[in-house]
Amino acid sequence: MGAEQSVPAGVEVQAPATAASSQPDGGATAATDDQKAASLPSALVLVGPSGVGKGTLAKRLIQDSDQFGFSVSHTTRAPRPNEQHGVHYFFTAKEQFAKEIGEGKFLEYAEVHGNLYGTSVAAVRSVLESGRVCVLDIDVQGARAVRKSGLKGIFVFIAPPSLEDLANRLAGRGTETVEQITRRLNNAKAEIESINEKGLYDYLLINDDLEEAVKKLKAIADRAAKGLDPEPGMVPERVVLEDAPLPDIRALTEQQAGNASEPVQAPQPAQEPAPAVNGVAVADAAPESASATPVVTSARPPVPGPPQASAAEPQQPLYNGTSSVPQPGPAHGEAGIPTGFEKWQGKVALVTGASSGIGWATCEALASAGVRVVAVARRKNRLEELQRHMHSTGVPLVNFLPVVCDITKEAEVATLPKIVSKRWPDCGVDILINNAGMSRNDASLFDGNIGSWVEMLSTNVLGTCMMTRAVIQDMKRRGSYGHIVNMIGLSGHRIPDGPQGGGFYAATKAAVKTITEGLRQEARGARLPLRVSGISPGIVETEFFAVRAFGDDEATRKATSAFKCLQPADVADAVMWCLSCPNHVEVNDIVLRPTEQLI
Ligand SMILES: Nc1ncnc2c1ncn2[C@@H]1O[C@H](COP(=O)(O)OP(=O)(O)OP(=O)(O)O)[C@@H](O)[C@H]1O
Ligand SMILES: Nc1nc2c(ncn2[C@@H]2O[C@H](COP(=O)(O)O)[C@@H](O)[C@H]2O)c(=O)[nH]1
Repeated sequence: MGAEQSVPAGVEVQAPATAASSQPDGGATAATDDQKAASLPSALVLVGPSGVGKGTLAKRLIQDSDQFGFSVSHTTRAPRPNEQHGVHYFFTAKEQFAKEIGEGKFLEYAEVHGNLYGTSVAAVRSVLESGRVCVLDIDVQGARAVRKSGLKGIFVFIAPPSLEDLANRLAGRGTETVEQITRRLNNAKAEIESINEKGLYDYLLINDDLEEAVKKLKAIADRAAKGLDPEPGMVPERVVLEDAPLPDIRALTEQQAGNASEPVQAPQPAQEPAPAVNGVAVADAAPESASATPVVTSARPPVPGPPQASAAEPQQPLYNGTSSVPQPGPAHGEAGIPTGFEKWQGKVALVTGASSGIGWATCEALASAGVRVVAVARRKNRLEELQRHMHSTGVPLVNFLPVVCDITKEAEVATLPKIVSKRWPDCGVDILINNAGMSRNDASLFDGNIGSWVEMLSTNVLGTCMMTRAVIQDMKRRGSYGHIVNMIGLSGHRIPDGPQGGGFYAATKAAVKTITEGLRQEARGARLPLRVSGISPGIVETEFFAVRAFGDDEATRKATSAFKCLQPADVADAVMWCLSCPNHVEVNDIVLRPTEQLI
């Protein structure tokens, strides 16, 4: 840590015309505090241990006002799956980074937790020149260097309420391995000690309740936007660090995985919905500990601000990946994460029929691409298996919610949005993949089993409609409309086994096709930005044929052995593509067959 730093001179920029400076009298009258200070835009430097919430706070600041711009740093760290070059960081090879240090490109740089990070002069200048406050998210060493550089700015140290909270946040974020989290947490104590360095920080902000912290930071940032100096005395004389032992990260991480191992059971019709939903041990992404030891104690509250009604933290996109997370590979197609998919990072997708085949593959593809996945199916053991599989491929289980639910039961379906918002407060289903569907081979229109007709109709048609209804009602409530993808199937377009009694099944799929188009038209009629897509695969190698033959696995082999059939991952890729299209493109139906399939 702590390379000797050469600080290049000059992030001096011309102040853009402001209301004060462009007045005809040019400030000749007694200048107000605001007018004096407005000569230069200012920087807002956020400092604090890894995982304390600097990025979360910076994001809130920038998304809520165009007065602020982010200084995109350079780093030699590998990008996480959701991170984009030039947006989150400029990901730079070590050699290149060293070269750029030599060229004096950096205002500051430091080795942090084993990687190099640096703020380029150009990054800061480009924000300041646009007349915005430049928000820096840097470590303590960087803060010292920026202080030295003379850049005008307000320096805010963000502290966690406790080391235990910090550990929970790092573990809950799911972006680092146990070793990396331990390393970051080990460094946190010394970083927090830096609050006592005289003149380094202007404010100490404890990020306990997020909404309250956002409010306080906005008040500080407002000063920076006005070019005002920080208020004096906002850092306590002395901060005492409790000598608490570091939390056991491995246990914490395992606890998170363990907590999540019990799939949620959607309440059965006979049960009271609320207790059943609440009664299930669902892992919270970042459990808060009421009894946690405070990290810092000080005589007076360092940052004043009105008491806020505390709102639940809007969850961040949690899946940022770790070095151990495999990139999307053959398990869900060779295509990787399609371009355009970034908009769904951290959003919630609900997949029905998730216990096998296309549903399973779609869950995998979505989770690997950074989406929070709600896997809905009837078979609990299969959901548990899917969860273990997710865990083994590096998907943070905080991003995975298995729910045992029969989509043909209205009462169970109706509780799904509540289960989702309990797990991820302030979130709801953004993507619905209506995948569940089934067929039976005793459904002849001459003399078929009426029970099989009912089963197909209930699952394929009514299940799809009830799921859609529940999700749209929830989208309406949240005022946020996403994307619904219906698995129509090729049978929605033609009758494959008419002479063998396949007509009824095809009729249910034709209904799904019509419903998909009806839904699209209703969305257009209501002027909602909801997008609706259909996917119509031909023969896919799944349990479909075994289910159709009432559990005869041999039926699947027979139906899929004549040629290379579609794989579930091929269909998942089609789903991912639909979702990736820009908002002005609505894919209405993708028909895909195995190349050798004739009809
Ligand atoms: N007040 C809060 N209460 C609970 N969780 C929080 C709070 N603020 C942020 N978090 C969560 O803590 C995790 C870490 O936050 P974030 O990534 O913003 O930290 P950071 O300080 O930017 O970390 P790093 O320095 O490693 O980039 C995230 O999952 C975020 O949602
Ligand atoms: N000195 C600097 N520190 C930086 C810079 N950009 C980020 N950081 C700090 O690094 C850690 C780890 O970040 P992560 O993205 O790997 O989690 C974090 O605490 C940042 O504050 C920089 O340009 N200079």
